[in-house]
Order: sequence, then C-alpha cells, then structure tokens
Amino acid sequence: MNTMNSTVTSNNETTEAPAVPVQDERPAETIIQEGVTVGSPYADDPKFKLRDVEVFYGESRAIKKISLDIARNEVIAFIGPSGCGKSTFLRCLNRMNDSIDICSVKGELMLDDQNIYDPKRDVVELRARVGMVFQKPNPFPKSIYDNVAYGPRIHGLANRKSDLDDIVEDSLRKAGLWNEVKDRLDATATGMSGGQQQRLCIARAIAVSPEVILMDEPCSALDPIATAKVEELIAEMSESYTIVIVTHSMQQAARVSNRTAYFHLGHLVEVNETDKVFTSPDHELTESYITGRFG
Ligand SMILES: Nc1ncnc2c1ncn2[C@@H]1O[C@H](COP(=O)(O)OP(=O)(O)OP(=O)(O)O)[C@@H](O)[C@H]1O
Repeated sequence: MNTMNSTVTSNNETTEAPAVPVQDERPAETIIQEGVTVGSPYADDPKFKLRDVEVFYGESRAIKKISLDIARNEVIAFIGPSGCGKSTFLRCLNRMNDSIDICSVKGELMLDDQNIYDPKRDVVELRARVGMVFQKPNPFPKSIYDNVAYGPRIHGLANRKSDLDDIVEDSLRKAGLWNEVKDRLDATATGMSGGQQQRLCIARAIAVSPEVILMDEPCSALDPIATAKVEELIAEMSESYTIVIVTHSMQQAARVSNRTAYFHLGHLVEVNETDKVFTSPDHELTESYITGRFG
C-alpha cells in the first residue's frame, strides 16, 4: 500500500502528520474480473435469482454480467461510488427501467422462479409484489387516507369501506405513522413533514401487501431524526418483507442490512455479510471504498 506523509502546522509547532493511505494507482478495470463476485453472492431458496444481468442505455453498458441471489426476508444493501449502477440494477427488480426508452436488460432475472422480463408478465401486478420507495418522498396531491387507499382500490383489495379503512390503518401503523396522523386522515399529504411523507410512501407501498420493498436512497432527503425512524421501520419490516436498499451511507448499510453488495463501474465486486464487508472485506476495492479512499 502506498502511504504519504504530510506536514501539519498549529500554534507555530510543526509536526509530522500520521501516514495517510493514498489510492492505489492501478486502474480499477485491471483489478475487476467481469462476471466474478467475491464473497457470498448466492443463497439457498432465493427470492430473486439473477444471472449474467446486463443493462444497456443505448450502446452504453451500465451493468456488466452481474449474478446475485437475494434471499427471502433479508435486508441487502447496495453500496458503491456514484454512477456504479446501484439504482439501475435495483430498478431491474420490478422493471422500473421499462419507462426508459433507451434502456435494455439482458440475462436471467427470476422472482420466485418466474421470469421478471417475460413479455406476457403483468407489470402492474409485478410492481404490487415488488414495491418501491424513492429518494424524494413523492406522495400524491391527495389526502393522507387516499394516498394509502389508492393501491388497494386499483387492485380491488377491499370490497367494503370498512375493509379499506382497516388496510389504511394497518399500513399506517406498520409505517409508524398512525398515531401522528389518525386525527387528520383527510388532510393533504403534501402538508406533512419530509420524514412523515417518506413514511407515508412506505405505508402506500405496504398497503398492497408486497413481498419485496425496494428502497432507493430512502433517507437522503431526511434529517437525522426522520432517518432514524425510517431505519427503525426497516428493521421491523424485515420480519415480513425482503428489502433491497441503495444507500450512500455506509453507516446506514451497517445499521440496517444483513448482507452488503459492493458495486464498482457496473460490476458487482463483492457480496458478504454486512459485518464482514465493514470489518474484513474480501476485495481490495471494497476495502478502498469503505476506508474512504474514493467514492
Ligand atoms: N436514464 C439514463 N440514461 C442514460 N444513462 C443513464 C441513465 N440512468 C443512469 N445512466 C448511467 O448509468 C450508469 C449507472 O447509473 P446509476 O444511476 O445506476 O448509478 P448509481 O450507482 O445509482 O449512482 P448514484 O449513486 O449517483 O445514484 C451511469 O453511468 C449513469 O450515467
């Protein structure tokens, strides 16, 4: 490892600074082997089985032969430098990329042994099973009640008003929001705080009884208190759902996930138990990233 000594000056005293590592000079491309992920990328009885996945934006290949299993009811965190493909890969799991004209997906992507990209697949039903929470809270400009009731209504999940009321209450309770909003369900959702809006979006996702919740940097627009609430919620929800979270915060990945997947330049470099990734990663690029040498 290269080290660099620098000199720091304070109170007219000059001292030798501790050696700080500098980034390895070798280009990452020469360290990464396409299609090879170190650690434990596979699982017994996976919820998602993903093999040799490639994603193109026009001619540009954003995801390069990634293979990964996502286990039932695990929380897996996707981390890596900006632009390495975390969100692109996440959006393959419920075909959110379909809305981007120039985007094409190759490889085998299975959810419970069913092909996610089967042309005959009902994408609305897929997205009810695999819900999504975005970076920026995006409630509909409707009442709190109607935001949560929207999905159950369009999926015909409640025959009677009382059934719908029960789904709304149950979803808001699971999202840790019921006590804060039970007396103002008719108030407009856009008047809530950012943290409340994000928990409302989580309630909206939960209301259609998903099996998986995808979260794309769900706390990046939230303050530390709202972030802590969403993280508590992730821990509670992990008992019932499979959760995949993209995060720029390594502390957050360490707090909420069972396994962590490290992406670099469109490759999946390492997947391991989260404790291992943050204490003794198997790949030198993962180590460089978690020790802050780039990213
Ligand atoms: N709609 C798009 N059209 C063209 N290229 C795109 C599009 N979305 C993403 N890309 C490119 O694909 C690559 C991966 O981007 P992606 O957003 O998946 O990375 P990321 O790891 O989630 O980044 P960040 O952490 O900054 O959100 C980048 O080179 C990006 O510029």
